[in-house]
Amino acid sequence: MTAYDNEGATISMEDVRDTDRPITINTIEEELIARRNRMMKTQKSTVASRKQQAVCVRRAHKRYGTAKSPNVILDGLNMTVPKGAIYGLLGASGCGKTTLLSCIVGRRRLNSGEIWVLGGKPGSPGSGVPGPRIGYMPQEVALFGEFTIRETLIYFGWIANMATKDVEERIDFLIQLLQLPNPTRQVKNLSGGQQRRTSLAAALIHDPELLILDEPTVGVDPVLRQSIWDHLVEITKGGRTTVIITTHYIDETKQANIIGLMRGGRFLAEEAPSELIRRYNAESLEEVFLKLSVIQNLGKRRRSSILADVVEKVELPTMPDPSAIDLEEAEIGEISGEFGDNVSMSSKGRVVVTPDVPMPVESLPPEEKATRSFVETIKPMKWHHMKALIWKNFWSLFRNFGVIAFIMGLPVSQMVFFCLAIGHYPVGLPIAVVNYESNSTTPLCPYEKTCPQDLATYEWNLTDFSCVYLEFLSKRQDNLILYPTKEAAMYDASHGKARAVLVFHSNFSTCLQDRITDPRRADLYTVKNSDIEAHMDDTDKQVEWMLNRDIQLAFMEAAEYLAKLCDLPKRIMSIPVYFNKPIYGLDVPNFTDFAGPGVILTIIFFLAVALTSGSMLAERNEGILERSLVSGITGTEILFSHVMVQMLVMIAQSVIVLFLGFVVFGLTMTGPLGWVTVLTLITGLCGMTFGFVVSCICDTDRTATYLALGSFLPMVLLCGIIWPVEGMHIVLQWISYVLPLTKSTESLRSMLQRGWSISVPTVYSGFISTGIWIVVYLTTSILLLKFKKG
Ligand SMILES: Nc1ncnc2c1ncn2[C@@H]1O[C@H](COP(=O)(O)OP(=O)(O)OP(=O)(O)O)[C@@H](O)[C@H]1O
Repeated sequence: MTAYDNEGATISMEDVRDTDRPITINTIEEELIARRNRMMKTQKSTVASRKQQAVCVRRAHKRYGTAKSPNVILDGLNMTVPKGAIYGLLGASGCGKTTLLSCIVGRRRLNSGEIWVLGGKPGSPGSGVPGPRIGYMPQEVALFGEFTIRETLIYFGWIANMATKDVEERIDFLIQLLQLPNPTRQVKNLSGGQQRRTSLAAALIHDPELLILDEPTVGVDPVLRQSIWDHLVEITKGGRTTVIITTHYIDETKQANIIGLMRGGRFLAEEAPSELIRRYNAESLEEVFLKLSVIQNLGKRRRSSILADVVEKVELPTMPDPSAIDLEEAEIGEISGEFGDNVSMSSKGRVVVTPDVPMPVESLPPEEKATRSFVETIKPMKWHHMKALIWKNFWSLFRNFGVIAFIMGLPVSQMVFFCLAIGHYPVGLPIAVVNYESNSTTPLCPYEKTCPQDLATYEWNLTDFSCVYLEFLSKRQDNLILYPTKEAAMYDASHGKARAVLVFHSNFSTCLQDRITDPRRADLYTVKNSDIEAHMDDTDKQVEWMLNRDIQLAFMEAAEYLAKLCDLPKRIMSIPVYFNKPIYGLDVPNFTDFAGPGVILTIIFFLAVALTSGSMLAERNEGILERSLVSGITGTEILFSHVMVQMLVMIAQSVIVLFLGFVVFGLTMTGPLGWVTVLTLITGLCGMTFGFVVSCICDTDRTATYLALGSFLPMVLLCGIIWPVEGMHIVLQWISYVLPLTKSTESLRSMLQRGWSISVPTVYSGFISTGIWIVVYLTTSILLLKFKKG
């Protein structure tokens, strides 16, 4: 049977179990002396002996909260769990049992103190944590609701590198043992108790060396509870398996080999249950706990004092001068009366001894060595981990049809909405027309469709040019409303009934003719009366610009029409600036084409953020992430497995978005389709990695939503998607250039509308910028997963 050392003392599990042996003061004294001699002569380093324990905790301090208002949970706690023992961890709700266990499994860090697990410190190569040597059942269910019992157990079996055939055999056994229902039933449809038993089965599936079970018997009926305990006793018999178990049912821990009674951040006692009952002269463990609590409340926190109040005291000669002993100072501190020691000595040398019999150190199991090869050290991912993770991620995503429909439907709706709603010319804008030149009762008045020039005298007689103009205007904006007076038109425009008011003076055509034919004689009156007087509602700049453009273009078109009637050069009456065919882009400005690249990338980026952070957060909040990390999976493996599965989704989303944008809605694409696709995909990848960061930083869905939303709006505003970067404040321009979507949007726009290839700096800088952001986000999330612990 395995044994453990406790600051120089070595005891065996048989001794812990053997409670029938009569104990006398003499045997205790002899034992103590022998133990002290051993301690001084043979145990030069307690570190080596601590490594022999399944778990050894020394001077553990853990607090939550800030340094100013700390909530101290562990207050110098010592704990020793020998190999092959069942260790029952007892204590009131909220005393820190779960905190202690999560420190042991390496998911939380102590503020100070030390922990050894299976021969090493958690996280170090020699320890069993994290890894398959440990089986961890956390307090929450920590299972995938969508999975069946069988799939759940296969997942955990694969993580532990078990062959599927072996997993199947274990599943049959565990289903029998834990009286689980049909293994094809989904976890989410099981009762609370059945879910907890499935969770226990997941911890037992690979027959680990160290089982850490946080309240495994909650919601379990007494008969089944007994059979679970019988199984624990059975597996620990051989000495290979050690169990640490917390429970609220104090009574069931009678079957434990040792129980630790936890209160006030320490152990009130750490003994065999029968020994505790005997020593404290109690009827039950509850009574022991009560007695110890009362004594602790009296302010006597050290176990030696507590024991002294309750049991017989054995005064021993004062300890030899500690400096004469080859022990570290810290170790002297430990043996001077901390809980967790089987020998407790006050600084004055008073000793209270528990009746343990030493076991030779030679018979201890071999110390676990760090056996990681160089290749294993540098290899970031294990095949069996990736197999289990990808399988799990794939099915948890694709099994839920509602989620899949939403994931695919969202880009479709976004793209359709964008292409139908954004960037098109506003039409049907109400324009108030006041035409003093014509007596017509409709805005479109009749006019002569002949040249107003007398071919004999070459004299011009231009009339009703306002009517020519209005006809051309109506081809651009057809909602012309005729008003009798300027006052009436202005009144309605100021009440929102018209976006512009156009006034033609009574001698508009004559004055215009004078102005054009002989500008030198055109006085101010002539100029003023030849103007079309425009009053615009400038509330909406886009609308105002477009109306402005229509009003001016309609005049040019009317003038060109007149020139054509008179066989004059077409542009004779136009402004002397001629806009040739654009170098890039369309003749008619199209905001959809401008915003398209940014919108496509934003849709892909933020859908990936939502999907990744959502699934990571769900995994974390359900405790699955914690459990997976304890079982040896690394943050890198988790992230890459998500990337691989979600890449499928993202490829599908990108194809949908590009197809809708370019094929269905005809957005301009003159550039290389291959590079356009690559840029879209790596932007999605960038969104995924940002989603990882969000899920690592945020603890709840709500904070993740706030962070994702909080980053969405600035990115849309600052990345040049809806407004050119050049128009921003200079400081914002600098910020904009380093944001993940700015360069890629510019790059995509250049490829689509300018047809530029990857060799152009504007294009490849978008790829480089996105690549850098992927690396930054990925590294940040791997580091956060590794180091962000409580
Ligand atoms: N992340 C945290 N931040 C702040 N306080 C915490 C955190 N986790 C736990 N605590 C506090 O630490 C104390 C110990 O919690 P813990 O879950 O370890 O207790 P426990 O003994 O396992 O309780 P129970 O038996 O009810 O599960 C509680 O007061 C709890 O509120």
